[in-house]
Amino acid sequence: MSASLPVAGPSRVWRAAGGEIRADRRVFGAVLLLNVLAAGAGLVAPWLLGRIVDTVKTSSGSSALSTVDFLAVVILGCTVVQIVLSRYALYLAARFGESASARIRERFLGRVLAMPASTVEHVPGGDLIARGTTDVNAVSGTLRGIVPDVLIASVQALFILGAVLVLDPLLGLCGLGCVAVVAVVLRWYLRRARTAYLAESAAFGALAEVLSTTVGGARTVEALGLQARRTEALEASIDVARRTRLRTLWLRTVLFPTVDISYTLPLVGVLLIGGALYSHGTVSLGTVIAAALYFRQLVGPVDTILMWVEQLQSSSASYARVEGVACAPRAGAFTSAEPADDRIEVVDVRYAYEHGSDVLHGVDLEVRPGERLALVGPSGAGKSTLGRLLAGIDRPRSGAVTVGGVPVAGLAPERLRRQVVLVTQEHHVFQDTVRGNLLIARPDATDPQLRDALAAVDADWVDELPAGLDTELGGAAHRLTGARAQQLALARVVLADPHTVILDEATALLDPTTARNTEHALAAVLQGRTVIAIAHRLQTAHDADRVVVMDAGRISESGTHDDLVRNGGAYAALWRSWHGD
Ligand SMILES: Nc1ncnc2c1ncn2[C@@H]1O[C@H](COP(=O)(O)OP(=O)(O)OP(=O)(O)O)[C@@H](O)[C@H]1O
Repeated sequence: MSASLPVAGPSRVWRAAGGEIRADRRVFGAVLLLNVLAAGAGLVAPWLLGRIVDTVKTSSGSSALSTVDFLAVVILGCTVVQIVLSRYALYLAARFGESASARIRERFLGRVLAMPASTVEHVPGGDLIARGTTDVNAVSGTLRGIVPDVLIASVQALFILGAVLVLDPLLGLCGLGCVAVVAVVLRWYLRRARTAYLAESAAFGALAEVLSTTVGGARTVEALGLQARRTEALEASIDVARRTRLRTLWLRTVLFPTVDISYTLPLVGVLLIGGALYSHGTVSLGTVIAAALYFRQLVGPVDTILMWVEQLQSSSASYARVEGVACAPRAGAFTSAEPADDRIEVVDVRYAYEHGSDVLHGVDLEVRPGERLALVGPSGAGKSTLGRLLAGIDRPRSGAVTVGGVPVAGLAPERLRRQVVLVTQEHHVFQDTVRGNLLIARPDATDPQLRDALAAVDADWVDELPAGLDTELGGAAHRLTGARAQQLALARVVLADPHTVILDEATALLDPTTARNTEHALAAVLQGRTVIAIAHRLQTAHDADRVVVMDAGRISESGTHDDLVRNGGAYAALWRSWHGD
């Protein structure tokens, strides 16, 4: 069952954004100050242009000419100052944005890594990937751009309105009228936008999920002839995504044209009212011209603010999804206690997968150091679940799984892998060198130790690779066959050197030749360790020191192979049917 990741509420998103500003408050403060100064310098030109008009209109001769020259030089000087201040403001704002993006990315990764494996496995991969890529990019882009653009624009808009009000209060009211219209439309828009953008992000996350599962399972889809069904699912997802996108587009089609109209209104107002006032001699022509120029200037900042408000809606929905990861359950705290010995104990363990009922119902088991134990039972009996609990990947809902008296799941990863390691047939090759792939298991291992580990699992082929241990693996680089990937995984087990290895389907689905080669390597790895094997072939159970039979989340039988066959219970029946008796 797949559970969806939470989405953070608006207050959490605001707190997170505030945290970003606090984290870099000096740079942010400098950006603010530079913007205020730049906006102040930008106000001088229209005002002085008005003065030039008045000077030309009221006086003549050489004194008027020299005044005009002087004012023109001041306008030029203020424009240069504005350009220089804006440039530095832009540079600092970009620096602020980049640092904030880096922090958001790191925090996102840290939070995902802090989630319990069981949670990560249960959330839709497409959603997690969309949050870690598209959503983080949207937030980063906004933080990078919003600080310079919105700050500059807001300060400019405020200063321009202030300047017109000072110039002439009546003309200033025309500007306030424009702001009032924009504010009403914005309010209407904002009330609807968050839900619409959240729905759009979720729909595109779901689309990514359907796409990735279809591509990931392409062979299964082909083999089972599921193309039509997958196409249907894809079309349904595309349809939902299209509808949610149309909704946000519609909101924008209302917002922007209304705003466009509201730009022309104050200009018309200034020309009409200003004209009337001028003809009554209440204001000078220069004042009307300066006010008209200011209102022309207002279009730019208001446009920028609106563009960002619109962008802010979609990126705050993205931010809510990125921050939502913080609301997901976290792995519990790690213990500093040291296991007293290598004994593994399972006491009255119950376990339920997320949103499900118990699949283990009070399991008790003790594994002696050095013992070879086989877990058998029908499909769905709970063997793999118990294996994951024994390996410390999941925590029991109640009861305890301990090694040397310490809860296995409470051990930090670097300590856990020296105790217990789970080997499955899912062998991930990381996009890294052979050395990098091996050092994951033991970061301080030397090259000779890495070579010994490879030799222990018969991975001599590493020496034949173009750059030996430095050969890049994974992705588009050198591709390993399944058997080699498995050897690499086993070499990691040798390096981690745990006292207990849990095998779950380690070789069950490999082809016979590969399985034979791998089993040879596996035998070398298991030498001298406690082994708990989830046995799919009864031969493994036959060779084990003890067989534990599971059925419907409980241990139904336990003993040596011979004892269990003699007892004539479930295991004996399995054994007989396996032999065709
Ligand atoms: N990831 C999961 N989410 C929810 N339920 C699960 C999950 N994995 C297993 N289960 C359920 O838990 C129960 C035990 O499954 P488990 O895989 O542990 O059994 P198993 O004995 O290992 O079976 P198999 O031999 O088929 O692997 C089953 O009912 C299964 O449907």
